Amino acid sequence: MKTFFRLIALVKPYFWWMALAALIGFATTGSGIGLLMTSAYIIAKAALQPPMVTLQLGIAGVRFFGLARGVFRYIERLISHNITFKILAKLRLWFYDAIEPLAPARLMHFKSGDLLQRVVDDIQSLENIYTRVLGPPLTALLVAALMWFLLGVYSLQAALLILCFHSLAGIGVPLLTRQLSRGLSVGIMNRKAEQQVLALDLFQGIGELQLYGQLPAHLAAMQSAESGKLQLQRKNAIIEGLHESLTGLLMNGALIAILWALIPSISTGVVNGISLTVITLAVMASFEPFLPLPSTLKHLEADQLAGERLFEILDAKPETVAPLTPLPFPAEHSIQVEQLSFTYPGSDTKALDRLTFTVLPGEHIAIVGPSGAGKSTITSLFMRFWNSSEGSISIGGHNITLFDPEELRRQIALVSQRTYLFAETIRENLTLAAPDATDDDLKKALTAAGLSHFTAKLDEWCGQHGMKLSGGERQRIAIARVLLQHAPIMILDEATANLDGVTEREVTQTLNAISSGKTLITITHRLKAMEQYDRILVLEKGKIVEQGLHRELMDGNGLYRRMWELQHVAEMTG
Ligand SMILES: Nc1ncnc2c1ncn2[C@@H]1O[C@H](COP(=O)(O)OP(=O)(O)OP(=O)(O)O)[C@@H](O)[C@H]1O
Repeated sequence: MKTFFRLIALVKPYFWWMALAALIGFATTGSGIGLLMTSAYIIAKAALQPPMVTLQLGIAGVRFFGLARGVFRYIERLISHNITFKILAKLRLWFYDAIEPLAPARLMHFKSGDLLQRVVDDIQSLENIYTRVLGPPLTALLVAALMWFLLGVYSLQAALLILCFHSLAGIGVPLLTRQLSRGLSVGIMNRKAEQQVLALDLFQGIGELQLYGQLPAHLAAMQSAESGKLQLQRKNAIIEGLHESLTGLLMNGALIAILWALIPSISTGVVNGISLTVITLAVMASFEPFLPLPSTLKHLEADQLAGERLFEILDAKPETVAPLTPLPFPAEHSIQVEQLSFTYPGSDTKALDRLTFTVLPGEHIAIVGPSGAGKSTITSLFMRFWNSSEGSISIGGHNITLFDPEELRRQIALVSQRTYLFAETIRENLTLAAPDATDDDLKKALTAAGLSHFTAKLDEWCGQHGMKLSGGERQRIAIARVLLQHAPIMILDEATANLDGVTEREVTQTLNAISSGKTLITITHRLKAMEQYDRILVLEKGKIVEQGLHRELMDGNGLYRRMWELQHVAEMTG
């Protein structure tokens, strides 16, 4: 129930619009009932062959209710769709706002297909919270109250009978169908989530699946998820048919009961034949708003689940929050890392263990070490994707937690091993780093990054994940982004690791050119052109085990020299 009230709180700003839509929904159904009643009145009265003039009121009624029903239905749809789109927009923005600070630390537990389902299907299901969950019961209640009142004028017994039948149709049938379909909506939703995850894995990993002969097994898993979903949907359709039949049965039962209660009143003159005909059709029409009620409970169940899944994201505490009054980023940007330790949640070994080092403005340092030594963890802490458990990183003498994380990320340009390119144009992939950049700026950055042949292709599509570009070109786009960012500090985290020897050399040259005058931290496990660095820190199992210039480290007999010899012997023999 808590989730339901939180969802209601979300749509609270539209309360008056929803009340208006419910009222107009009631007017629509009321007009339908009025139309049937006045039609019945004309037919019954005409059978007695009265003078034409006595039918005029009925004819005017038919015209009025006939027109009113259409007009009210249109206005009601207009308002409820307007509410729905407003809710949808609000939910999407709210979800994106909530998800942004969670990346990447809090999102790594979610599969991307699952996140996709939350943003598409769950939100889509919540957009109907008014039209399918809140609106129908309100309309049904108003119509039922009108009928109780109408019948009460003739007979208390008839009013009580219709109250019983309405209660059965409005409460009994929905509860019964809910009981029968318990878990179905949740099951269908889970199957859909499973399908999304499998589909996304198929699109992204089709190469690997083919390579290892796992494509048939993956397709079979997708097929099984689909047939599982279909089975549940079939069951759902049968239950839906059942509730419609039950409501129809109750409507006919109500009709017989009301006739049974009112026919004796004809002899006493309380009800005449014409009124009885009118009442009969009104009773039938009054069941129309009860038809969607069983689905209301099902939608409520689905919305509760969708709400829980979305609140799970919303309630997750972001790893990094901006301070209330962030410090401006200092002009002097020497870096001081002091006793920095970090352990990933759920891990019992320290990824970083009491690191201490400084980087002066304009200095170029390299952090090297074997795989798993903790090199990339340093990048994550610098970018504040994670927060350190102990120790600190300071820039210009201020702990980086005092800066706005967004500003910090603007001031530290990062080129990592894998550059993500959006399935957009070259221009859009570049302006990500500088939304206000002119075409001239983009062309200059592309030329400096060694992509002068791309300057005429700003509007060219990069393909899914930048598939239309080579690995080297993708890294050069990342370099162009860094150039556009104009950040004083650069971190290159295995920026050339995925490139072939020739491209690696070319990209490294470009990187050297653009990093001149900037503070540079290069993270790598490949010891190439190490003479250029002012200092090299050697990391092993989260600790700095050696540091110095290339030649000093080569003079020693430590890990650095062993790594260097291993790599260069391997290269010579390879
Ligand atoms: N998200 C994570 N959750 C738990 N442990 C992690 C996570 N990311 C990294 N680790 C662990 O932390 C340690 C340091 O990882 P890190 O990625 O910083 O090493 P690295 O030196 O950059 O390695 P490589 O050169 O292979 O990229 C490793 O033992 C790794 O398994």
